[in-house]
Amino acid sequence: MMLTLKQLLGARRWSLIPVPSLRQLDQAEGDTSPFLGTFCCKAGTSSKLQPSTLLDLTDLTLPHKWYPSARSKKRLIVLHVGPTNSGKTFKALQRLQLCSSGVYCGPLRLLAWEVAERLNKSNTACSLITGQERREVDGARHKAMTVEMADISREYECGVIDEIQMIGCQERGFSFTRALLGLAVNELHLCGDPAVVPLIQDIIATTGDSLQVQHYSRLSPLVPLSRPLKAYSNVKRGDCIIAFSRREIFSIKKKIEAEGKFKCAVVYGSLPPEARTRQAEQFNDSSSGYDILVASDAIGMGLNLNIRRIVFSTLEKFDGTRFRPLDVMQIKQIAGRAGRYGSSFQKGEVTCLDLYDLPRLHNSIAAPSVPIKAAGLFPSLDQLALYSSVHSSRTFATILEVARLLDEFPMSIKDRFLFCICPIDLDNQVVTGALLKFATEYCKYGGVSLGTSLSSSSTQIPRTQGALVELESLNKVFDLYIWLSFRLEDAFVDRDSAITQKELCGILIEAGLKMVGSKKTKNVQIKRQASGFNTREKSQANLGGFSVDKDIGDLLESKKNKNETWKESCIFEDDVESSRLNLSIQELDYYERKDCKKAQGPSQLWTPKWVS
Ligand SMILES: Nc1ncnc2c1ncn2[C@@H]1O[C@H](COP(=O)(O)OP(=O)(O)OP(=O)(O)O)[C@@H](O)[C@H]1O
Repeated sequence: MMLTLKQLLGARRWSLIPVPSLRQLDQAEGDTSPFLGTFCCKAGTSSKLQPSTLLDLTDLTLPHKWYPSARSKKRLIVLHVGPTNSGKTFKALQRLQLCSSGVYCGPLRLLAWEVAERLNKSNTACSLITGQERREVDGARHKAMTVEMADISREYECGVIDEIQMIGCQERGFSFTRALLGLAVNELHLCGDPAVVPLIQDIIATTGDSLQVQHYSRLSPLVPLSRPLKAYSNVKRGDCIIAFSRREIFSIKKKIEAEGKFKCAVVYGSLPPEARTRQAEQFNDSSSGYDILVASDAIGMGLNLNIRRIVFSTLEKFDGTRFRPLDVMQIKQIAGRAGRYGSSFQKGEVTCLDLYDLPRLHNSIAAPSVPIKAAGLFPSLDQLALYSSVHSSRTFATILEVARLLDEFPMSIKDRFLFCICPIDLDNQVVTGALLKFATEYCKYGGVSLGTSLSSSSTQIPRTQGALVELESLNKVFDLYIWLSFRLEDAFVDRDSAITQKELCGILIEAGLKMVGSKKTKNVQIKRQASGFNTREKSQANLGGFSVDKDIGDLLESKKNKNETWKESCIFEDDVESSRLNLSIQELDYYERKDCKKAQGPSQLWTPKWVS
């Protein structure tokens, strides 16, 4: 979930999800979520929270207030910025080591592992905590972890967040934001690209912490070569070939090893962490016989590998939907792995496999960083639980169930979250089917028109309970469509039509409520009973297969003037019996204005194919 600067710091409205009516929380009592329970215990308060505190903790537009422990401190934030291989992390880690307790948060398991190794070797006991493993070291007051595991539950003297520019990452940025806002430390060191400076300055202005910015320059040169590699037979010891799929990585490894000169280590994201670590170690160990590394961008951040030359096999990466060019930051990050200060190679080189890619590589290396404008943001599980607790119709279990249903759909986090909190009755197969249909079309075509999602068929006043249930389901489907259309306006474009259909559906349901269980009806008509609506003439209009008598009475006009509830009586007539239906005057006006003029009018409801 991306929060723009304006949203975070200015308007403070999180427009991407419906912020709950948080004022409802005034009535909330007790430990409504584990998060709040923990907070109450820590704060030494009773189990009942002050409404104002509760509001702050759950206000999705005030993310810095989600972390009361961190906010109780006035932290010193030191932002170390510079190009790759400029010693930013080195400096921050030096400080971490000197402090009595500390936490390192990095974007990769390998980085956390590297830091834990380094601290333990220099007699600073350090535990390693990642999503996949916990290596507790006896008596350790330091921890190295992946940023997703950042420990915001305890106080530390010092914290380090590495590669802080990833705060702008669509998928993982929210974990960096959480660590930045939530680490309860006296001093916090952030290491990253200069592109992040304005954003961090703005965010820290909201927390009340103090900020120092320290700039760095590269410690050893990085030279973009004027010649491409051309063929894998030209690789040399210390080369690292970059590719972006597992299949491609192994294909390159095979080609290189087929020459019989070198053995290749491989590192890629989906490789189990232990295997990744061993491969990196083998490549770094000059006596291992693994002289070439074939790797994905999993090596792109922070890792200190013994690389002489980076060779991009391509400058495009498949993002799950299509091939996208690597951005400047990605190219710089990956290229920056060559010639690390203190490694076997005092100068780094970078090139491409093909001549075609070379100009873009050179331009990217020379390009200045583009400022990062937005930080990732996502509510915690506890906040989601609390959110659902104030929306009785939307339990947390339901959100998880919808998430499970949508698991296979290739959606962004933002879209997935929206679909998860949409109003849906999971017990209703028609509505669930509609949700899946909408999600399918949304993912496939980027747009969902009512026409293509739903088939057209004439609909009559339901005369059986089964027909009524079907219509109620249809009503919910339109509800769902309308809800989504307000949030994904560019994709759900048939909102007006859905509103019309939903209203007609409502009329039919109301009519059906009168009919179901009574005598059978045929050729039903809606007729306005009252007379004297003097602004309109008596006329017939086609309304969903009914005819509407528009003879409106003075009585209604006077009611309207008195601002009373605009209800009028309408008569459903058929050749067997009449029955009454309350219909708002606005509803009738609406159909007169919008639909009865249309050639076809709303004489048909779209009915989902799966209803019939
Ligand atoms: N003052 C120093 N003395 C000895 N070695 C250093 C010093 N500064 C940095 N190094 C070494 O240089 C290499 C690069 O440093 P570091 O990882 O801190 O750079 P960085 O700017 O954080 O790079 P990146 O942005 O790519 O992560 C590391 O191997 C580090 O140990």
